[in-house]
Amino acid sequence: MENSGDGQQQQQQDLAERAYLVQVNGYDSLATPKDLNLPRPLSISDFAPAPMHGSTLRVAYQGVPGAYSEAAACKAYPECEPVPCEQFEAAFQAVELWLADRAVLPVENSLGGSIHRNYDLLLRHRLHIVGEVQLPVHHCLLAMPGVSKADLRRVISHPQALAQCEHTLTRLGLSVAREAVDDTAGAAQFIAENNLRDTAAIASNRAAEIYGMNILANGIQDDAGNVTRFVMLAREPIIPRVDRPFKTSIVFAKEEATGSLFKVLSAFAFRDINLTKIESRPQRKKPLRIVDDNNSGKSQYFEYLFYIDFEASMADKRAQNALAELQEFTSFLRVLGSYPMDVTPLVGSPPL
Ligand SMILES: O=C(O)C(=O)Cc1ccccc1
Repeated sequence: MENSGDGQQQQQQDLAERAYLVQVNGYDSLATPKDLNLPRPLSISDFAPAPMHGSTLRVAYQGVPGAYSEAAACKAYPECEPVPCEQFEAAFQAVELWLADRAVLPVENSLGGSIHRNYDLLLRHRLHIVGEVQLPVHHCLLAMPGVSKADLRRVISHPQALAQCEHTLTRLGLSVAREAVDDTAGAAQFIAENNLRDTAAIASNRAAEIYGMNILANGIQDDAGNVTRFVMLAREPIIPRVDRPFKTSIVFAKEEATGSLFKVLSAFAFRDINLTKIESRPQRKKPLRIVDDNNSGKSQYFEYLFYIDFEASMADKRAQNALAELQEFTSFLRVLGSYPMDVTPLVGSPPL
């Protein structure tokens, strides 16, 4: 990103705050969302007692309509009612308070790797991963009708979208300020509501449709195979099965003893269980508040946390034995979920 210096940082913060205010205050003076009858994003302050709702599955996501997380929710549950939320925290709480049935959370990207903040959220809450979705992400550069690339002084989007398009933007001659906001579609909405004619958003072509914007450039991600992996969260785990490919996600802190990580990995290797992800995260300086089964939290210090995804169901004896063995070499171990793998082919998926 090209932002540097206090002035630009302040500008960026102002922008983020304005975008937030526009959302919090509703759409009183702004025609677009009201006309389109879009749902207002939930915020934490909305959480009064949960109303009853019908049988449609309600899926909470962070962002506004047109966000990639909304597309992920609809890929996982085509008949669902997506529920926009201002923050991830609000999406988690929506499920915990029965306002929604599922939350959708982006956890890793083919270019940038794991989204650690979102993994932290998984530990701070007691929701279970019940599914995953891999979504090819096709970014567009959106501006108000009549605005050309030469008019642009600024490009705004979710930090991941900005990072994923950095080289292409430069190649398009757009060496203008980049500014981060909470979600891609929120960036488009902000520009449309304020009729900003010097600012473009990186967002989906669905966001262009919803907010009445023009697509100045299509497919601007640096990596043509740009894929984001989302997980679906629920209050209760699903019953693991062995009649279809399952994945299990765990997080653990290893014992201090020499060789304990090797022993952890061998527990999987000896049982021929394939790992699809292993990642360590230094945690030394920051205590982590972990919520247990009774939803009571306590702060704990760990040197490192390790995240592993492996290709087996918790109904599979091999996985059960591997985890039983792991307990000997770990000071903390949590199964985040055991869920069906997304095996849909990525090639040929329609662009978002
Ligand atoms: O901002 C969005 O639309 C999201 O859903 C988060 C995101 C941002 C960039 C790539 C994938 C997901």
